[in-house]
Amino acid sequence: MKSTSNFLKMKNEGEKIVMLTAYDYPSAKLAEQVDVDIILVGDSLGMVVLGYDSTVPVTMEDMIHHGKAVRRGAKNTSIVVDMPFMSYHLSIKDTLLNGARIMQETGANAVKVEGADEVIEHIKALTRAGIPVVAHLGLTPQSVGVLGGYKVQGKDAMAARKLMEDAKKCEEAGAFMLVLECVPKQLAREISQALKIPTIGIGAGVETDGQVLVYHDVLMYGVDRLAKFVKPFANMNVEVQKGLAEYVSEVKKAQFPTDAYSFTMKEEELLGLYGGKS
Ligand SMILES: Nc1nc(=O)c2c([nH]1)NC[C@@H]1CN(c3ccc(C(=O)N[C@@H](CCC(=O)O)C(=O)O)cc3)CN21
Ligand SMILES: CC(C)C(=O)C(=O)O
Ligand SMILES: [Mg+2]
Repeated sequence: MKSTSNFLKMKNEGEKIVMLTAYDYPSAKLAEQVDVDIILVGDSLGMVVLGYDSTVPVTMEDMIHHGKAVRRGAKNTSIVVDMPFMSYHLSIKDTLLNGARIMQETGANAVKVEGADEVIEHIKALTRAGIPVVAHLGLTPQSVGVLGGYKVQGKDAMAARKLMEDAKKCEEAGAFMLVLECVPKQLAREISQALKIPTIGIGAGVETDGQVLVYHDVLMYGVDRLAKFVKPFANMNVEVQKGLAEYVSEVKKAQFPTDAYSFTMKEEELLGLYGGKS
């Protein structure tokens, strides 16, 4: 299981860091089997597994429920759990209590929080309390209402400078890793070079220190619209529909189950069913 210092070393040696989301036991187990470096229990679970149209409705209970399942599936992989909407804004005390619940109840190795500004003090407090923090800048989906949609961030000089400053503040506050979502690749490169901590990009080009994608996007599983930055590496929609359609068809036609999938009893025992022989 990789630690914060292993990730720092990977950046310094130029070894790319692979992050992938997982939300349950099977996805975590498969992610661990292919040697993903760090699993993210993303609040995107609200959209890809719970069917909400944003990450805003996701609760602490949801994150803990899924975080526990992921830990059971990936006992030997570093896991970071997203702190959900409004769970790290109210006060330092609430932030610490929520961070502690995630760490203790799920067995996560770190938490992730979106934004800088007012969140910086909370990153400091979590880190000082012993909770490793991953920061998340650029397109921060929990603020979709304020941002006015899922749009690329930091495209003009002023926004780019603000993002660079925020990134440095996150590092100074103690974050050990930074997710950069939907930012121009040149800006992601500059930020990655300016920081000592590793950056993980999603829609941020190839020059970040690692990449993250959503499990269901990578496999095209239950999602029908992919963002521009997603490359589907498999198409589970097709595979699953094929398998399920065959199941439906074989049941309807009484082709399933054949004897190979059935249990039998001795004929003489069957006679006893109606009192013939006992
Ligand atoms: N399935 C899934 N994948 C994700 O990567 C993801 C989620 N859900 N839910 C939470 C957030 C939301 N994310 C999103 C969602 C949509 C776009 C999107 O459609 N972006 C436009 C860019 C528009 C522009 O040019 O400004 C795109 O076409 O990619 C981006 C990130 C990333 N996260
Ligand atoms: C898209 C990634 C970075 C995330 O925050 C999530 O999956 O919730
Ligand atoms: Mg998230």
